[in-house]
Amino acid sequence: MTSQPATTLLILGASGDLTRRLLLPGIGTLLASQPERRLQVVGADLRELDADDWHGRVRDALAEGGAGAPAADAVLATTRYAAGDATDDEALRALLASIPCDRLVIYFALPPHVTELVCAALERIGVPGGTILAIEKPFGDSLATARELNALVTRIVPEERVFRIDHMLGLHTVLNLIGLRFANRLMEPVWDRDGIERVEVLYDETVTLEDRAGYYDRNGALRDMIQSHLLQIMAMLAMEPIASVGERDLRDAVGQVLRAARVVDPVRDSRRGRYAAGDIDGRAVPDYTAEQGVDPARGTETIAEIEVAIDNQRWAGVPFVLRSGKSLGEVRKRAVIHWRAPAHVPSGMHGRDTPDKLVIDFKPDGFELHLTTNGKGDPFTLEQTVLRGELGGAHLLPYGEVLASILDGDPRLAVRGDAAEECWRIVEPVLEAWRRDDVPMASYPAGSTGPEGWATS
Ligand SMILES: O=C1O[C@H](COP(=O)(O)O)[C@@H](O)[C@H](O)[C@H]1O
Repeated sequence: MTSQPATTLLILGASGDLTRRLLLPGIGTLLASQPERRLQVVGADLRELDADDWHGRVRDALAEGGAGAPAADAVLATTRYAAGDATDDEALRALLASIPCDRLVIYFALPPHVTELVCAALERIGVPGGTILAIEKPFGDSLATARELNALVTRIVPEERVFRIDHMLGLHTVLNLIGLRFANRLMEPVWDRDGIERVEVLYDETVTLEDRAGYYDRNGALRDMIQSHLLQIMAMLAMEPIASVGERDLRDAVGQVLRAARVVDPVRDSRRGRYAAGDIDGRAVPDYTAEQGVDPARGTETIAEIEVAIDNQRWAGVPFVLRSGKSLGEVRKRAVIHWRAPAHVPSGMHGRDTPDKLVIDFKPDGFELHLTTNGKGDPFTLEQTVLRGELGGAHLLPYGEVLASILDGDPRLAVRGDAAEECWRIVEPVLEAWRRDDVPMASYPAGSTGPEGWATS
């Protein structure tokens, strides 16, 4: 690491919420565990920020991430903020010229349409050799715009230097799916349609809008969580065995699953809902449409669920249910693998009524294997035993992990262009059905388990 050349991280959209809440603390967590990294952080945005304000933001976020001196001091000594319009060729050229560095990472913490405008300007003016483009989600806002953006960015730099950010790929529990599945004799032989009945990927959050109405109200749960993160997690759960964890093997396997995935009947296989006034842990939450910054006419959903079919030999007939919602009563960020019932339980054994399952908790990390065993007392009754464990320890926050891979130029934790397009292809029929109002908008009180009748694991 010490031999690594200094890198400049140019953050476009630096005055925004994502930079403050996730990106800068991610740098903090990275420097906390790898203080030898040499990093200059330049923030840029339309909004005017004075130097003290920017320094304060960077200082607080580095501390929040756990960076200590001298690593934090080194960043604070060189960081600066530039106000300007990065969609304007001359302003962007001047900004790039003011950053003499060995390696440049341009981080787009911007909405997709602004990212596209900045990329168009970069194509016209050019970027220094070796530049990496790191692009926040959503990557485009439809299949068509994702295709256009892919074509545009790969005219600026080659695909291996385009990092489409998905911080779930930095979650060590998600990465651990590779070890869990492929480094054990136990799992893989039953990891298919013969062993598994149904798979759920759930991302239930208690958080509400967190002052992000400007972003969230335009996107909703399907675009915000399922189109990006949950489909990536699904691909890690469903991919074929890989020969290596090399970039090509890993991302080819992800792409292969996504290409085989579809929502068979978008009306039957999707659900949406929106929270109404309620209470979460004693905190009163208003109806979503009464939240500041929300436009009720948009009809944005705050919970979404889709059932995905993977049309290949391993998974034919096994539903993958992906669901995510906000303002729920309980945090559940997990994958649940429901095993099939055994072909035959010895006659004379009784009492078994719960199917076996494997629960993989992404946050907080852990797993539970629910197994049927002989019960207490009468030795021929059956009951469930739960084996619990952790899936290795994270040493970085997911954003730190993702940033480390960007700074190292290792695209394994980033979404490849074809995968980004496939994810849009999978959800677009659902978005169309919802636009036509073919799927009703359910309601659920904030703090509840979700709309009535929605299955939960
Ligand atoms: O990308 C996003 O992720 C968060 C959930 O991720 P976590 O790391 O906080 O568990 C979600 O709240 C947010 O709406 C979404 O944009």
